[in-house]
Amino acid sequence: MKILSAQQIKAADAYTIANEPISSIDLMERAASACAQWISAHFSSSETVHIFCGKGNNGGDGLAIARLLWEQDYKVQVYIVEVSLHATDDFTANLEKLPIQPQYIHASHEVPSITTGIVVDAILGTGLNRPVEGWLAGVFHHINNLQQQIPILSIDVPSGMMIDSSSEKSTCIHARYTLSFEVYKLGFLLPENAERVGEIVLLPIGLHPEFLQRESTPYHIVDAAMVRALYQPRKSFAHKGTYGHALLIAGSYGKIGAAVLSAKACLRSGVGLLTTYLPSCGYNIMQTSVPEAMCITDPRNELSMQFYTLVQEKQQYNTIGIGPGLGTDVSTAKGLEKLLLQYKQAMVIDADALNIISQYPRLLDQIPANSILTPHPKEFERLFGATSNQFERLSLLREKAVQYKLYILLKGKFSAIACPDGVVYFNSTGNPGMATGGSGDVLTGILTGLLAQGYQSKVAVLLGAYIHGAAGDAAAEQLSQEAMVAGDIIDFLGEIFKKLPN
Ligand SMILES: NC(=O)C1=CN([C@@H]2O[C@H](COP(=O)(O)OP(=O)(O)OC[C@H]3O[C@@H](n4cnc5c(N)ncnc54)[C@H](O)[C@@H]3O)[C@@H](O)[C@H]2O)[C@@H](O)CC1
Ligand SMILES: Nc1ncnc2c1ncn2[C@@H]1O[C@H](COP(=O)(O)OP(=O)(O)O)[C@@H](O)[C@H]1O
Ligand SMILES: [K+]
Repeated sequence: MKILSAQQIKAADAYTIANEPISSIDLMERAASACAQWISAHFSSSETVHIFCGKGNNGGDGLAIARLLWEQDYKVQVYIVEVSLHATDDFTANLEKLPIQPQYIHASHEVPSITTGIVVDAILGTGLNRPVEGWLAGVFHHINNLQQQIPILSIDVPSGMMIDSSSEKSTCIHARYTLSFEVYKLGFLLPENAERVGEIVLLPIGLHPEFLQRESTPYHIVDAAMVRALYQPRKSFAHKGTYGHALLIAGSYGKIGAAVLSAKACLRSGVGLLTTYLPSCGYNIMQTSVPEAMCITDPRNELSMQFYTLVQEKQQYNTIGIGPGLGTDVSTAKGLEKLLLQYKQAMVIDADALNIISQYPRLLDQIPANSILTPHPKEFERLFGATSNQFERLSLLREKAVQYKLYILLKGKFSAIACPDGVVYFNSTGNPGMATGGSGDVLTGILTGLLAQGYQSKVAVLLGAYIHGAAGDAAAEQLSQEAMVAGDIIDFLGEIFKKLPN
């Protein structure tokens, strides 16, 4: 699914109006009725609905929602917040059709104290062009300070939030739900807006499919339809050689669990053969807990230069996954450097392997093209430096993926996957139950397994991120977010693979 900028959404609007064709006021009516329907499906008509409207088209939506709910016997109060002198035509047309008398608000103290019902925020939408400050900021504070039991529903965008750039400094409505039209907005996907957006509900409003299809954007959402198209079912005459041989280099004394989790996830992702390369202390643990994996050990407790010779001698590996629980010992760093000089196929690099690369940045140039890096935000910062906000971090992510010809998956909710062509995909699966030690090791295993069995890097990273999150969602559904652990993600992979064939 494409993510459009404010400018593109405006163009989509205009294209729909011209080519469906539909009048602008009827398109607004369609958007408002989608919102009114959602509200009536979720809140009883005994609730009073307090609707705050600006004077742009977001406010116009609010007025139309007010009328539609009033017609369904909701008690409705409308407050027109005088954000500007100018009102749009569609706002004015809907004001004329409003069956009740609105109250006008010119100052923060004029906001009524609301003790029951629900609040609808239709003050500012995608037309926000500067930070909200002054008395309007006071109005927003007042609304945000309403008692917790009063849900705030923002229409299209929480008022005060920019969708294409950072608005950390703008005062913003904190919504419990954002009822947004047709497409995700970039700002919804970045952690800086998490407290503002609340739960996102996307409502289709019939924007012209031709426009959506032909418009290009660097930002996309990875959804179920996309991964179903990427998934390749196994061939009936396949043998274990068909699905590749992966080498997983992981673990150090006290962190063999990371290697075990990665190995299990790699095997449960369909790899043909897996060899793990571990420090000697990991041998018994791996052979006992993952008998399907072959095991080569380094004589030391840290992985050393030996993994250089290993790879040099045994080029049969289709890919290498390196990093989980690895440690950053100097001998390991030397080994990694030699590995990068020798091994030229796309690989998966995670955790301490990334930390080593941050310590020796010259190694960045040695990473094979199309490799997949999976930093969490701290590892990303160590690798590429700090940025002043998350939109800038996203630009840096794209820049580095292009510069080094890598797939870089920046982990978190809506993990951002930047590709060597500068396109960014945001993963839509996963939940806070996955914020638990080892979840990232599982991801590395999945990606290594997919890459080894022949998926191209781009497909492996999109498919892998999606099924990792989806298996986490299935685990949380069954066990709760609190009680699930990283190993449970592996246990639910099968359930997700079963749903992939078209
Ligand atoms: N295709 C779509 O997505 C559709 C969008 N519609 C609605 O139209 C909205 C966009 O409407 P508009 O472009 O009129 O924009 P807004 O409704 O966001 O209002 C913009 C107005 O607010 C003023 N303003 C901007 N920043 C301000 C600030 N910080 N303080 C005070 N005033 C400020 C501007 O000068 C302008 O007058 C969308 O968010 C959506 O709700 C729907 O009506 C129909 C279809
Ligand atoms: N709140 C969340 N929503 C969605 N996914 C999450 C959330 N928290 C963590 N995850 C996912 O879990 C994984 C955690 O990885 P990481 O931080 O490397 O953990 P570890 O180092 O413990 O293995 C990432 O893939 C991340 O996207
Ligand atoms: K709004």
